[in-house]
Amino acid sequence: MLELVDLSKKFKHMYAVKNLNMFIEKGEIIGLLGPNGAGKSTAISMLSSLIEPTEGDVRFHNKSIIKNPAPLRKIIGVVPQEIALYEDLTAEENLQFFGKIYRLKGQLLKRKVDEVLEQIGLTDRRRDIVKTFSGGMKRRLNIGVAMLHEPELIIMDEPTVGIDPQSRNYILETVKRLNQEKQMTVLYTSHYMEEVEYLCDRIYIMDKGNMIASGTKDEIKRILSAEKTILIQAELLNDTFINFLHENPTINRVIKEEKEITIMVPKEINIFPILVKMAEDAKIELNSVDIKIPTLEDVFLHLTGRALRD
Ligand SMILES: Nc1ncnc2c1ncn2[C@@H]1O[C@H](COP(=O)(O)OP(=O)(O)OP(=O)(O)O)[C@@H](O)[C@H]1O
Repeated sequence: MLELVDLSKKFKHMYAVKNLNMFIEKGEIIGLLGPNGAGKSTAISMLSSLIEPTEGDVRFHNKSIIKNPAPLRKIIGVVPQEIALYEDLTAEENLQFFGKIYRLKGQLLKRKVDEVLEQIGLTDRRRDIVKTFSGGMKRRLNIGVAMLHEPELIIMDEPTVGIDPQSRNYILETVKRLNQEKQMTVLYTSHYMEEVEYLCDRIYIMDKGNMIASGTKDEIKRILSAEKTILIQAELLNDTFINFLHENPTINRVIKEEKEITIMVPKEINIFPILVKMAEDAKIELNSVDIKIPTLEDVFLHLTGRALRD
């Protein structure tokens, strides 16, 4: 349906996106995962024809949209990261206003507004002005605006940033429902790996403008098949113990957080007795040593040596 081919965008001297290749098939939920500044918003702006790429192409049904974006624009809905609503209008008035921009009118507009309010769970607040809404409710309405003209493809740019857990769950469930019931194709960007893990069929992971991994969840996790991730928890972690970990040649990565350390070791290594000896020598007490089932976060750690979250 939609394909990005060697897509790049340069701002002044810096590439925000470099040689991006991606495809989206009808009916999929695609996750675009990456930390802040990875280039996700820039990629989305190019694929929805809001900005022109410096190099490369965006193809919709095999035709470039760079010179002729109209066919894509007709079927696309974009939920921007920033809330774009009129604060002094009610939820219903906002939807009516944006519906008219999509050239909906009369009974059809009324029906669509009712339907969207139901889908985003704001029917009982339809006559309240947006100013009185919580952050989560505003985000839901923002999504509702993009759904009015029943887009075939909806693009959501970090739709759950900074909202309460209840609204977040509501948004995730709405995305799932729209995909299942209306066969809406979704491109969902996030830096919350658990959201992408829950929602998406296929995933692309970006970092610093580059695509660093892509595939189904299982395919991506298979990147880690040669390694296991081990979580060490201890009361008083000290530098001696951390240095032992860093110096041990069988340990591939050491990531230290406040009260725990994650290490990655080759699958075949039995690291447990080594850790016990290290703890003894460093005079610390281990609380637990657990093998973790790999998550997308671990894949990101493996590929970049950094955590996905800030
Ligand atoms: N208009 C612009 N002019 C100059 N630099 C830009 C512009 N837009 C984005 N950038 C830079 O490009 C890089 C990628 O930004 P982008 O917003 O695409 O990342 P992101 O993955 O969407 O992150 P976030 O979640 O923080 O929005 C960043 O370093 C950003 O500062």
